[in-house]
Amino acid sequence: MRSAHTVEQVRAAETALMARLPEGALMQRAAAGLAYAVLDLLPQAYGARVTLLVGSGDNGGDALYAGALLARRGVRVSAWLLAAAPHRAGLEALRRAGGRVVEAAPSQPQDVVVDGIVGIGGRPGLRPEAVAALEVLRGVPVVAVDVPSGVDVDTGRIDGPAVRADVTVTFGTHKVALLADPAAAYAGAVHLVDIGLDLPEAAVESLQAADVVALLPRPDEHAHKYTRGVVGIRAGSARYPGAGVLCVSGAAAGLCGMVRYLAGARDAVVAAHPDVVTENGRVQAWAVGSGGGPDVATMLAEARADGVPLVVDADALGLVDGPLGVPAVLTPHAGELSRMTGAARADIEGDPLGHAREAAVTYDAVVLLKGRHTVVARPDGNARITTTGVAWLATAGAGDVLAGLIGALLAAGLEPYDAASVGSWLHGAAATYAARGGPITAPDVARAIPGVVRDLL
Ligand SMILES: NC(=O)C1=CN([C@@H]2O[C@H](COP(=O)(O)OP(=O)(O)OC[C@H]3O[C@@H](n4cnc5c(N)ncnc54)[C@H](OP(=O)(O)O)[C@@H]3O)[C@@H](O)[C@H]2O)[C@@H](O)CC1
Ligand SMILES: [K+]
Repeated sequence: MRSAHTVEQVRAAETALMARLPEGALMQRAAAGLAYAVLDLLPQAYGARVTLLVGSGDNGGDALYAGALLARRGVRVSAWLLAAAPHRAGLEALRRAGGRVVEAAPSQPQDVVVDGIVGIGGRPGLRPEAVAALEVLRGVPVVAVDVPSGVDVDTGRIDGPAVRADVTVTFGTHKVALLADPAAAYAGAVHLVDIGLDLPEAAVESLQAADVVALLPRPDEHAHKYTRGVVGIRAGSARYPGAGVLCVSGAAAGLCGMVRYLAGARDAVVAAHPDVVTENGRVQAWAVGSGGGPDVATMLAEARADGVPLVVDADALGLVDGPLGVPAVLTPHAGELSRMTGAARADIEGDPLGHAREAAVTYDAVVLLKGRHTVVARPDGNARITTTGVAWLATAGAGDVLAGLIGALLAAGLEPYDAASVGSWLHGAAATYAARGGPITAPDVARAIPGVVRDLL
């Protein structure tokens, strides 16, 4: 699991650890990890040129100490001080190691810029002198210290200018802004340096392959199709058969025992999936999705009446105006959530984590808000952020596949929070697997799911 802690949690853990360690030890650990990450980007240390952008706090201190380590390896390090009183001991260490202080951009081309402007103590946005310095150094690879300066660390919002990093070297734990968009898109590749913090459980996390393996339902030797779970699909219609076929393709990827299809695209569904049953009968979960046309209200009402867990997607989301009274996963994209809650789409895109959490409370359901980094939020405030996937996944019908897949995981017995986050992870991984760097369609994503599961297991 990749965990993201709040600034307050990091501060508390830092205080506790610092009380047991010699002064400056934590910063030395951080600086060493940072220096190694910078060295990784340099073809060779000797003669390379690195500029440090240094603010007034300990974030700048990390940059200065890392700069001292780099200077000892032969790197020509320039510290561009953006605050009147930078970290004193760090500055002294840099000077002793042969680094120099500059008041403008160095005239020679630089190999790396280290963003030590602000870290977890910063307010969102950048001051004009930082903006100007970044402008002069535009095009040089940026390594951000702890977080890209300017982002809102605890929410992932961007409320002004912010650093766009190629690599972020973060200390002790991930920060929320390193997982949650839009800020996460400013972080580049994130490298975590363990500095020994003892942290509480995190409210925001990101599943990794091993977590998905641990959560995946799999048949035991006595399994039969009913014990593995039956998922019912209500999506598609005579007019929109494709939505039904795609939703079933996600449900029939092998993660539950059987798929029942009860909507208006029966012939198309059976032609594409001869394994699907079209008689009414018991199911352990429903997915009510897109393409239902005028029948969507009946489809949702009938599924709800069964009292089993429910995935609500696409058109059916427009009918949700409060808690559904059954365990549910709602799967809107920003436009659909905007229509549900009345919040502006741009506001949702600017703070997907906050809006998903709020909607989870409003609807007393797990809310899966689709995006580059999909957010899965629970009413208690916990959230999982999906980091698998590729931009090619933004294709028609991909959401139908996801709704069916989550339905199958619910039918197999996963809790809604796990079903949604595991489904989202698999969906993203299947897209990456199918795409191999090129374009994909929704059926490609569904077809790739069993292969992803096989490789995981
Ligand atoms: N926690 C840990 O475990 C460890 C933490 N470590 C490191 O410490 C970092 C946190 O250091 P920190 O607390 O000194 O705060 P930090 O972010 O450097 O700067 C805050 C100062 O900047 C200013 N300022 C504010 N907003 C601004 C803006 N938008 N633009 C410009 N300036 C702005 C404001 O001062 P002002 O100028 O307003 O007087 C404020 O006082 C952390 O991220 C990590 O790198 C590691 O060394 C080891 C372990
Ligand atoms: K920074």
